[in-house]
Amino acid sequence: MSCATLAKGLLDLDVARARMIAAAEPVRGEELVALERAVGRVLARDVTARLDMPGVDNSAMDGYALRLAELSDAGLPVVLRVPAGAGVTSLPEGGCARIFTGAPVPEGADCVVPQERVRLDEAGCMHVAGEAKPGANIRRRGEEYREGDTLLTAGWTLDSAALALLASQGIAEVPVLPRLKVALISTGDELIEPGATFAPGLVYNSNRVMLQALLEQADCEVLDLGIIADDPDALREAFATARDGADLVVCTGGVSVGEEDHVRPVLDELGGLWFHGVAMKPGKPFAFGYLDDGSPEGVPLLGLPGNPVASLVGWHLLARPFVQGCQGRTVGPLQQYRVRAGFSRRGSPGRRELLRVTLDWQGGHPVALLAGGQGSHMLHAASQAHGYLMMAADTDVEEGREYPYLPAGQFG
Ligand SMILES: Nc1nc2c(c(=O)[nH]1)N[C@H]1C(S)=C(S)[C@@H](COP(=O)(O)OP(=O)(O)OC[C@H]3O[C@@H](n4cnc5c(N)ncnc54)[C@H](O)[C@@H]3O)O[C@H]1N2
Ligand code: MOO
Repeated sequence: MSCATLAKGLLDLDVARARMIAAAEPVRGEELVALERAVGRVLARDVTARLDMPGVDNSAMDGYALRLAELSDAGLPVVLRVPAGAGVTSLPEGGCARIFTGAPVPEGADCVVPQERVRLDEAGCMHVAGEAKPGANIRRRGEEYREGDTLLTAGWTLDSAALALLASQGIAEVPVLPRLKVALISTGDELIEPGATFAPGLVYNSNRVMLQALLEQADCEVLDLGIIADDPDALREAFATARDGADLVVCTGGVSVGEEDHVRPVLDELGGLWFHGVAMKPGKPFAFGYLDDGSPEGVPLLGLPGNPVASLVGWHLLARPFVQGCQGRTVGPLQQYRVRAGFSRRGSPGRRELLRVTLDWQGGHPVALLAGGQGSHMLHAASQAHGYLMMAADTDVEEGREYPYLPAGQFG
């Protein structure tokens, strides 16, 4: 999208995202964590292999290990038995070895034949049905990687496969970056917590639990400062507490332009605003700055809009990549593919729109359908959506045409 089509004063979404990713400073330090507690953590240093993998030539099948050159119509007597866990042995000349999957292939053997392709005669000699090839069914020492090879690089997110890889090397503890401490602030005089008695005009605080869940899913430690009134002094105090106790501050609400919206002026006063307003719908009044001296040495503050879906979309597209960068993770581009729209709709003037859609696969190809009402206060559609249809500014959705689709799965 060209900047010329943007609504006045708003930053292009790609530019805002790139700025945030560039600004993210990885948290410093490292801690040693047992593998059992390391899922989701970020590797602090490269990990190299301690051992060749596999460590020895071993059998890929339950069967018989032999020297091909010795195979004849007379068969080979079974002179050795090698279960998994046995040490490396040597194959006596003129005989073969009964062997099991994973067991070290005895020195001298150059082929393993699976037991399904073998016949044993009354004398206990082994006969092979069909062809046997040199090296067949032997997993060679170091064929996957060698001692000293880099297995995982710093910044890697430790998932189940990465943890298994480390375990397979005998590694019990892993150096990871410290968890990012994030202070969470909800602003708004109208807010009450779920469980409190409702009265008309009050609003249940849904952003708090949503952002807490998103932060925890992102492996952050959350310092929840609760609801702060729409009052500059209360906000100053909360920002000071957040700045002293956290690596990063996420707040929601009060970030727009009304005189009840204090986040932006207070941020300006206590630090510095880097940008405010992104050409996206929902999520427009997103604010980014630093508490302290306004430099990246200060504590970053992400101001998400109060409207719940604006807050969610702002998290997915802008806040999350910044948090990932601060966690030392590599932030990839948005994953998207083109999907046909199953509806028509007027485009959003001056702002890229992220429509909450479901995918219908009934015809064998995905068709995007609106997940429900698209207001930025409408959580139901957001709760049903499979992803976003990303519409360029000023562009109508035409039923049957294809548009970029961002699957929700990429947002964690
Ligand atoms: N004159 C203008 N008004 C508004 C503009 C604008 O450009 N000019 N932008 C609109 C857009 S777009 C959005 S998005 C909202 C965002 O405003 P704020 O971030 O200042 O949010 P609030 O005014 O505090 O609240 C908006 C809305 O969301 C509800 N809310 C707030 N916090 C929560 C929460 N924690 N949980 C659930 N719901 C929450 C709040 O009650 C309001 O209904 O501004 C538009 N206005
Ligand atoms: O950006 Mo606001 O989210 O349009 O409602």
